[in-house]
Amino acid sequence: MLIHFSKMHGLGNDFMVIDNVTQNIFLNTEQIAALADRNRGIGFDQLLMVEPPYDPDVDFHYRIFNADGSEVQQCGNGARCFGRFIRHKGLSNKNSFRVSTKGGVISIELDKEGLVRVDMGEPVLQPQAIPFKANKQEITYILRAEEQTFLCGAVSMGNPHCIMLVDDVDNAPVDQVGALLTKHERFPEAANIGFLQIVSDQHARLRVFERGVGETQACGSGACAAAVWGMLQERLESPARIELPGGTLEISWQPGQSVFMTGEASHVYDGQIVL
Ligand SMILES: N[C@H](CCC[C@H](N)C(=O)O)C(=O)O
Repeated sequence: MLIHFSKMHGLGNDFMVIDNVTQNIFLNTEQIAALADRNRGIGFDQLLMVEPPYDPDVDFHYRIFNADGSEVQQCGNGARCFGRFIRHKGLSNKNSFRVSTKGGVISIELDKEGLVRVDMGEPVLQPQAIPFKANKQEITYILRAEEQTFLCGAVSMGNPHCIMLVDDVDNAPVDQVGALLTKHERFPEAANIGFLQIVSDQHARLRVFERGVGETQACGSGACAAAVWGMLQERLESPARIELPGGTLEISWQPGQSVFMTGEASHVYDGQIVL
């Protein structure tokens, strides 16, 4: 099977992007994990598949697979690259697209300065819908693991996020605590673990241990979830600059409305591989 693909990244969160509108590629979990391998495969955090729409009022369908092969509901950095890819491949000459994902419909807009703005939909805070085990909805929950106690927020952007405050992201125990909490039994579908340092009322720093990957250089849905949690606690105001190791995203949100994420999307190369 010959696969044409593009290698892209959103602030260093990197992707293999496959046009499954003009191709008809099926990859199983093992094949995706092998392609994700940075020594023996293409190497990526997520595989993104562009598919024809299943619904007349969207332009495309968007499937997302983590490096471990698991299919997930949302990928914010991937959405910006998805929009850039559509134009790069000439799959549409529009500048804005409605795209369905497992986690709901998002809107992607390419702006004149080369940035990409995504309407990520409304954040989900109701525990059962995240999903997160809790007796009632709170802004902050107490999680216990291995004799440690963590104060965390739980927010879904279509995919589940657990966020905690830290004094200094550079010294946050991302690998150790991320690995401990990503599969916490209160997150039945696992979770992305965000470590958030508030710098000012419109600026924060964030590192994310991603479900199915580990720490990435940036996590778009994680930046959205962390910004929402910061705004709910009135520690952040909208719009907020969320600074990740790979770069900065602008996140805007008002309660009851969609979260908007604006940032770069980069094309690295086009390639092909025979499986
Ligand atoms: N690891 C995430 C999917 C990718 C999210 C991230 N790359 C983004 O930019 O939102 C999950 O399992 O929910």
